[in-house]
Amino acid sequence: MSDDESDHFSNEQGWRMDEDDKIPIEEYSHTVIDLEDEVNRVMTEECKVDACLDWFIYCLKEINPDDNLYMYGQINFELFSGSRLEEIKEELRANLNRLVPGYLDGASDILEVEKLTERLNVRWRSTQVSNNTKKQDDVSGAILDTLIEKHCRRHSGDLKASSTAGLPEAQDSFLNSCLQLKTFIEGERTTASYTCGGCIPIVQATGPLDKHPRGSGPVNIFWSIGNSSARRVSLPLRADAEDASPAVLQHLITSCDPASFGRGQEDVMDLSYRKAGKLDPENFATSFHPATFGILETIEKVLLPGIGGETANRLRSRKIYAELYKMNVYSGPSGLFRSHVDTPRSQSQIGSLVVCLPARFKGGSLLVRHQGREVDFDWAPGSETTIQWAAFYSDCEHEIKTVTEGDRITLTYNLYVSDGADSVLHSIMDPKSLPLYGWVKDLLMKPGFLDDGGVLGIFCSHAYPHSSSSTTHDLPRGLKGSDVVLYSIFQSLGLHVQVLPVLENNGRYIPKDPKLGLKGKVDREGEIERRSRYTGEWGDDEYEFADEIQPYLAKDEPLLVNPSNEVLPQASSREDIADIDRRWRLLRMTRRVGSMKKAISFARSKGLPYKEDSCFLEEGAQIGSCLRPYETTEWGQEMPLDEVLPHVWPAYYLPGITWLTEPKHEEMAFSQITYGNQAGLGTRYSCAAIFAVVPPWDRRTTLRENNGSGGK
Ligand SMILES: O=C(O)CCC(=O)C(=O)O
Ligand SMILES: [Fe+2]
Repeated sequence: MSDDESDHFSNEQGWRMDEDDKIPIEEYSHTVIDLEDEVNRVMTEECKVDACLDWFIYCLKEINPDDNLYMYGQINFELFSGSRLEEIKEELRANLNRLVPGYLDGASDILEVEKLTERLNVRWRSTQVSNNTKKQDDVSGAILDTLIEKHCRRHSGDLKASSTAGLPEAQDSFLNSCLQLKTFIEGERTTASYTCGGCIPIVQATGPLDKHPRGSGPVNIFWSIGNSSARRVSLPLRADAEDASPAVLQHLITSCDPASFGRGQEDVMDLSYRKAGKLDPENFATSFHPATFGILETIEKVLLPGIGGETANRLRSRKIYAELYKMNVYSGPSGLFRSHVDTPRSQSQIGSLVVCLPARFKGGSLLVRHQGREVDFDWAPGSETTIQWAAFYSDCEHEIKTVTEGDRITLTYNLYVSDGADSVLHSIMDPKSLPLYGWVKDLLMKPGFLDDGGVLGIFCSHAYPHSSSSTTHDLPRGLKGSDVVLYSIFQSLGLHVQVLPVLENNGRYIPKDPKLGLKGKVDREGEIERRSRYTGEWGDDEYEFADEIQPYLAKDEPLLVNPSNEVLPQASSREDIADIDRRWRLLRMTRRVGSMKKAISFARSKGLPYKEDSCFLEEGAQIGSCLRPYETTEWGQEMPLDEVLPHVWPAYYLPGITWLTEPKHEEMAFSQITYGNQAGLGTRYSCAAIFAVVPPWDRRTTLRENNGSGGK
């Protein structure tokens, strides 16, 4: 389908009228609106029948798993016998009577109902439960159920559930929110995040690290000034330990020198600007090291992609390392450090890391600012029981509010980039420290944004080898920069999040959305698009309006609805097929009717009435059921792609996703070798995307209650 066709439907030329069918429009007995209702009714009925049959077939295969049951396009019922067959026939009858009353017309033996046995033979092939799909790898039920619900509401015309969704103001405000979110995400991409932070609880029982990956024992500091012998303090303070007494801590504090700060080229002392004590690293040592807790790896994931370009980072696999710079003590009632920007110590310094040791204090928030945004690290509440940390880029302005009580003891580190090996994300970062967090939370907490629930789709902004054999292992663990930021924000807000591949079709990944400025394609500058087309692309043009629909409109003849088969992977469990009510809705959502688009375009060009918000105008995207390695296949060379897909690259056709960004980094998903008239290799590409399920507004209470904490 060319760009133009997909936007403005074919005009009069697309309306091919045979001599026989030349009936003046005035004599039509049906409108395109009637037609749409009828197509809806027929499709729904067919999906219900098919879902009943799928379960029946599944049960048949359980009775006799032999492959020879199906021969010459027919099921040989003589090979089934016994009471179980009768049982499942009864179940089929009951299901059909419940879902499609009147369909069986009171037949005594349902297998004598011709229209039913015809469908049965058609469905036989599509009803298999794949045994190699692990359930947890599949597109999550949360994504599917949210979209199914949305789709059902649309085609049944039931927008009442969402009282405001149909109003123009509500649509505007939704669009505005999407635009803002998109702008934020794009901003996140260009600047990445400028700061991040987290905490490590103090655990008393120390042991091998793998037992306490997220906890630290008490932190020891050894110090010595001049020729005096070294002393030691252990934090947090504890009544039972001599080296953890308030007196020893006081000794450490009095050993500190007043801290100066850089103003221009000078080092100045101004207590109204900075009131703090400091120790230089030659005078102290500590048992704490940020690398032990994965802090540096987290900083690498979040801050490094914004430094020096992603390609440079990937090629040189750079790492961040930290150099201990000072120990600072800000004491109540007046310790503070007003707004300043740190002086970089060298070209390769990219930022600073501040680690707050476990000692009780009040006040003393660290505020970090960048391009008009601010993050508040309020460490006072956890000051006695946790080690808390924050890292930020060198160009961030920051300040420490007045410490009103106690002692705020921090270790500061200079952060440098260097070459290094690959690393793994430790989930010790606190998404709440990320600048985008508050905004997304506000968006979800107020009504007006996807009140009926929805699925957000955001293409990954970094390139991952998402179709390599280690793929499933690497994602989402290996997400970087704005991708890890978004993923962890959604996750910590309690949304279901999943990374899945999206398949292109002739270069198009998702529907165009001019309002959000989405073309739905990867920007391939200067590259000539030469993607091999092969038989059976998304079949919107397959059925001719004149042959199929015009007789209905003009002569009131029975309607022949010819939907393309659903794009759906084989069911991954028995329960999926057994749940008939969910399955028919799933079939309904994943089938398309190309001819309806033609009919609507015809109505539009002739000025006839049609439904402007018709669900048949809504396009979907093909979402792979899981991340999977690239493969070359010779399967079904002449078959339409949609039929080949379940076997080589199982995917769902999903309408209704709220896409926010453009596809960015393509990888080959699979190639199909074709012989036929022209031998060749057709390759389809995919892009990885992050999906977040937003529950309906009335079910967002849990999200409000846990207030975004919890993480997993
Ligand atoms: O101790 C802190 O929280 C940060 C100190 C600081 O900004 C600095 O040393 O430059
Ligand atoms: Fe600073």
